[in-house]
Amino acid sequence: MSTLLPTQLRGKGVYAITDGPRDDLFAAVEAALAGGARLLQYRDKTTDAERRLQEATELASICARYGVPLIINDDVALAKATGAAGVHVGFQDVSIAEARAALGPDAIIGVSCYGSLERARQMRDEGADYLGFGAMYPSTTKPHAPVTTHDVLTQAAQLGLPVVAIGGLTPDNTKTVIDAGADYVAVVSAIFAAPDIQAATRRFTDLFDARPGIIQ
Ligand SMILES: Cc1ncc(COP(=O)(O)OP(=O)(O)O)c(N)n1
Ligand SMILES: Cc1ncsc1CCOP(=O)(O)O
Ligand SMILES: [Mg+2]
Repeated sequence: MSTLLPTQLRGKGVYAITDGPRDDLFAAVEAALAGGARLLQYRDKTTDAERRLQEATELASICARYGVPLIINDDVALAKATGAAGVHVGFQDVSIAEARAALGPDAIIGVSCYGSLERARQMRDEGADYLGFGAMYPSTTKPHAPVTTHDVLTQAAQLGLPVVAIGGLTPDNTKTVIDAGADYVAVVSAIFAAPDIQAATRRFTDLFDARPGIIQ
């Protein structure tokens, strides 16, 4: 992996993505971080700007305590207002150039590439910091997300940026995704809908820790 990557993205592991709104959001996130999540995304598709600002501000503080980058889904202004580490954007969201102009050179800008290596190359050339692929399996969180093949991860691993896999991941189906080339596995429901969030996250992190020869 290139040494030009942001330091925070040089490892491998679990990328936990919130499923709110929920009353116990902060406790839920704290449990995921205690379970070993390496990245945290605040994903809240509601339009309640006041609550979103309050929640993202508190999450930035929780993540800072764990040394985990907070990524905001979709909303560059919210990322800027909260001092988050970065933003995740898809094809319907702002461009990398707009996000970079707002957040600066050190921000993490992650992009969705779905199943497209062509889009991945373009996003890399535009300055993305990681490339997201999926859904890898049908997802109850995003039921209309098309499913892509594991082979895309293997090819994407040659592009020189961290590869993030998302969609329908569970502790039982994620090993093949890691073996195919994913550096990070992004998970919503199998973590945040679990009865024990910390234990559920740990089941994913163990998939990385169990790999011989991998320096975390
Ligand atoms: C890590 C990661 N990968 C993909 C997505 C999906 O982004 P997008 O396609 O913009 O869809 P929404 O999440 O905004 O519904 C993501 N959020 N995170
Ligand atoms: C945001 C997103 N993009 C593709 S699938 C997905 C949802 C992932 O959620 P889950 O881990 O519950 O399948
Ligand atoms: Mg989006």
